[in-house]
Amino acid sequence: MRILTVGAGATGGYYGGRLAIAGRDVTFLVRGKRAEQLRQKGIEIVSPLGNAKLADPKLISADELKSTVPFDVVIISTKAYSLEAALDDIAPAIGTETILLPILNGMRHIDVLVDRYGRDRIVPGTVRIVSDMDAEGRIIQMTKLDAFTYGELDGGRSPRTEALLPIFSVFGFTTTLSDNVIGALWHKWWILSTMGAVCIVSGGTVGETVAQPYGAETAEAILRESVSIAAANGFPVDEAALAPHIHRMTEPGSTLTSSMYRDMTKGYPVEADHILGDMLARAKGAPVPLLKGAYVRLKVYEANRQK
Ligand SMILES: NC(=O)C1=CN([C@@H]2O[C@H](COP(=O)(O)OP(=O)(O)OC[C@H]3O[C@@H](n4cnc5c(N)ncnc54)[C@H](OP(=O)(O)O)[C@@H]3O)[C@@H](O)[C@H]2O)C=CC1
Ligand SMILES: CC(C)(CO)C(=O)C(=O)O
Repeated sequence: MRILTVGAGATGGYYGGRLAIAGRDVTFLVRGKRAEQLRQKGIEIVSPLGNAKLADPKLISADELKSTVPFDVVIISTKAYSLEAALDDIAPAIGTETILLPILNGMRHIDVLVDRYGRDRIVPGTVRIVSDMDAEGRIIQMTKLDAFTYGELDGGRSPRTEALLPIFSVFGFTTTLSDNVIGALWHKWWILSTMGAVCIVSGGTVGETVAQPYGAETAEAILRESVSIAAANGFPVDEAALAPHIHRMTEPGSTLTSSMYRDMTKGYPVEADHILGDMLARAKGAPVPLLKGAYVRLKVYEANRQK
């Protein structure tokens, strides 16, 4: 089975890299500086689960894709703001049977993909990992979280998703074939929106936030706002299931941050509209002032970046 991973960054490099290291037939669509880094150093993963290296990953450029045969699976791991351009680049790699498996956070990309390719082609995925790239292009996995979940857009199982399970079962991540992948995307989304908003509103880690007066109650209030939007969209979370998340978001000393917050502190672009803007657009009247505040903060940051 030929797999194309679009992007070899913090997530694509991790999951695609683990698959390739396990001997799966993975090609990485890369460009510019990233292509050069990978040619010179290969894919390097620094991980609490065990470091790993692939000296000679299969790389392809958008131009070279034009003369290749379609791939069986295309894992899309760009940031949301790069998606449209990436979809133009990968058009030649998509045949009538190609499965498109995006692992972006949020939900709007699913609509974009469905509009472009139709519902049947999309097998959504979601990953729970905290990873980043360092200055040398090494992929740094910062915690032991490693989940990779995928499934049919309309739920249930299918021969094609079953066939992917052994392919995706490799050392370095925990794979789940979900009967309710949209539920899994929502679950990940409210966790991420919470984490993003907490760090963005406070300007610090979870531990730094809760060390201040009102910090813990603000973090919990943000969590409850995110969950209220998930509930308004048909994905409620009961109090028992919420308890460990409240604990995590209010844990003294926690160094937890979201990738959106880390990107903002580095001056990089952020997925403001994709993660928080789209979440707010689906609020259906739920009162969510703290999430709105975090979104405004991100939009001001974006506007200032343009100056
Ligand atoms: N990092 C994390 O911990 C997690 C991230 N996510 C989500 O996963 C998604 C990806 O994030 P992440 O992996 O962190 O992002 P990164 O920025 O680390 O990686 C994205 C990669 O996509 C590449 N890319 C973009 N457009 C193209 C293109 N047209 N052709 C080839 N490569 C391209 C970029 O390459 P270039 O250098 O050329 O721009 C970059 O290397 C986001 O939606 C994020 O929210 C989900 C869970 C955890
Ligand atoms: C940071 C984030 C959102 C990364 O997946 C996480 O910690 C989780 O999914 O629980």
